[in-house]
Amino acid sequence: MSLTPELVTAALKNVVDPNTGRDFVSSRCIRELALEGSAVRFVVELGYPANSQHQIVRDLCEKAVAAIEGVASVKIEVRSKIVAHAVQQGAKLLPGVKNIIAVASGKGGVGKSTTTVNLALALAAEGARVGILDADIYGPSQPQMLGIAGQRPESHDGKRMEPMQAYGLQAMSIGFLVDVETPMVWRGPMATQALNQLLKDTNWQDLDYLLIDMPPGTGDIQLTLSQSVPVTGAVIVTTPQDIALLDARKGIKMFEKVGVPIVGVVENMSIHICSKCGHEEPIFGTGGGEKLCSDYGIPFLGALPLDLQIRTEVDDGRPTVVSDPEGRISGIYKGIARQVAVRIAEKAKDMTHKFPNIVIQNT
Ligand SMILES: Nc1ncnc2c1ncn2[C@@H]1O[C@H](COP(=O)(O)OP(=O)(O)OP(=O)(O)O)[C@@H](O)[C@H]1O
Repeated sequence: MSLTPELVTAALKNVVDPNTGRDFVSSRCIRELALEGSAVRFVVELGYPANSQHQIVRDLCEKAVAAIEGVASVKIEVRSKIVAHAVQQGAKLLPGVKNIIAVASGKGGVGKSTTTVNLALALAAEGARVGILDADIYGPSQPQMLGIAGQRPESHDGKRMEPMQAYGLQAMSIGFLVDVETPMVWRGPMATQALNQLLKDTNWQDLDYLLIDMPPGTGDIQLTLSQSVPVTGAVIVTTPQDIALLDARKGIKMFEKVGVPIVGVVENMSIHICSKCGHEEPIFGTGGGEKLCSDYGIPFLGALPLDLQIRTEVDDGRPTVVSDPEGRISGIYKGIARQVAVRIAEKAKDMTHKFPNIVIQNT
């Protein structure tokens, strides 16, 4: 039997991407398939950033194709292409930003900012271009967490601001513009306007993902933000505590109301492991995040322990994913970030700019 592209495709149809659970053919990842005698060449194009996965994907595909009778060599290029995905109806995409991910929590202090910065760094480590907008206008913490507190953004034209840079991320926060010691006494509409300005007057440069560290709560500001900002999906952070879970439910409902899909739930401070004796203690309870997800039929993305390392590193301005990139905790953040990116990739692509203009002529 002679070697044909159909034979190669049939072999690849049996190879399942461990990150998406789908085979590479039906998920339309195989590109530029070419045969030269007994040599096979093709590209695997993933819809999510995956530097750490390229070798795994290459090995899986190579094994399947090399087993076909008559194949002498296989050359595979694995790459990622992140595209813009649809946002809630009526909202328009932001220039320079493909996908906006809102990171929210109903309750304050559950570790939303810590989770945002570590997820952003994990996505960047996988090769994506990532930004953070600190929308926590009453208590901006990203400048400190990124180790660039006290710096000021520049403007080349006196109108738009250049994003700050830290660990390969682009960042903007009200904390770069005002003295963080001064409490913000802005009322709702002013706060919303300031946030919209921060988002729209920043020269975001070619971002695959912009993570928005949302203000805690589900009041007017949060509702207006989730309506006016073109969000691809929302990640909800909660602790397993009943009160936090109750507020997380309100957050989920708020996003549902405005048509923003929930990407999933991250449970933070889920278990405490004693750094001295290794004893595990579920200080805030167990199983709450998973129960919440099963009640709403949304994905449970993973759980982070209550861990001294997470706190000290983020408070020192060197979050765990950069200070201990190969450690166990970074591994958890990276796994969650990959799931977020995979779920965003599964969403419908943004087609708004692809529709032809319809011109109605009176004859
Ligand atoms: N998993 C964790 N283990 C230990 N400490 C944590 C963990 N997650 C967050 N923290 C610490 O808890 C504190 C609050 O975290 P963070 O500022 O991220 O919460 P938040 O939900 O964004 O708060 P706010 O609602 O005020 O914006 C910080 O000092 C942070 O270092």
